[in-house]
Amino acid sequence: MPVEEFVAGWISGALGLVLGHPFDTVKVRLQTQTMYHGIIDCMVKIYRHESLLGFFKGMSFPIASIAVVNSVLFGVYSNTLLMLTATSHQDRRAQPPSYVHIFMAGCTGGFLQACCLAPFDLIKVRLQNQTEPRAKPGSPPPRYRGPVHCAASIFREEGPRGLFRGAWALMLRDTPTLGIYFITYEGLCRQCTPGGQTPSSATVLVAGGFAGIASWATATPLDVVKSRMQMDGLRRRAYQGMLDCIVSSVRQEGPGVLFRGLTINSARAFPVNAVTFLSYEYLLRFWG
Ligand SMILES: CN(C)C(=N)NCCC[C@H](N)C(=O)O
Repeated sequence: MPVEEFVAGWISGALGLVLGHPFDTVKVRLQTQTMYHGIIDCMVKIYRHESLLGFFKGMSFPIASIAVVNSVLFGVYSNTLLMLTATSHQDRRAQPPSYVHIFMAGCTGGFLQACCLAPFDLIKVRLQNQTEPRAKPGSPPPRYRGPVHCAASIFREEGPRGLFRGAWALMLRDTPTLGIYFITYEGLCRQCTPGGQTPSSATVLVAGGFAGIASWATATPLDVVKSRMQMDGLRRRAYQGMLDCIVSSVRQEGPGVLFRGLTINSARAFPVNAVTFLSYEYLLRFWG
């Protein structure tokens, strides 16, 4: 099993993550809190109350876990394609796999990455939602003092299953949308590259960026449900399950609630995934 894809997936994911985390914080707040009136209002309030550091809340765990999560995504995707088509990453330009195979490999990678991502994503979302400024002497401390304290508190207060709150919504979000992610990337690379040749850097950037937008646009409704399920249980249980979360959110806030965060998510997805795919391709060419 080629391991380069796993390592390339890890490094490229970490680069994308640092670039996109501030946008991700704004998206999570818009999806789960009602105190913000749009993207700009949310950014201004975070900056005023929590300083620039507020945008980077909850980033340490994703940085630590991206090694597992993104290397599972890209490694499983590439190795599933290898099993389905018997072509390695280097041979795939000359013998392009079918879109059905790309979709199946993307869904497999998406499903397995979601299994690894679930507890890390939960902790990220809980920390991103803490609106307290940095602890000052005399001010009440935030509920969670950091990622490890957050994990330990969830384990103690909500039980081991609490660490997997929202995991079903996450798996349903990531399985088909990662199929869409890789199909969009491969499709655009093929459209813009003469047969058999390697795509240029500009093509990889644009195809990666649009792959991010296409996958996140389709993922947004389940992303909203996932974030709300993850915040549920913090004080009291508001939802009985995923369906109940969808029905009560739509009843209380209208159908538009399922698209909350779409604009900021798409704006975040382009640069993050352009950088992710460019560094992934370069690393594989460098090692190949
Ligand atoms: C729609 N979904 C779940 C994805 N496209 N996932 C792939 C993640 C890529 C990158 N780390 C990001 O956060 O955009």
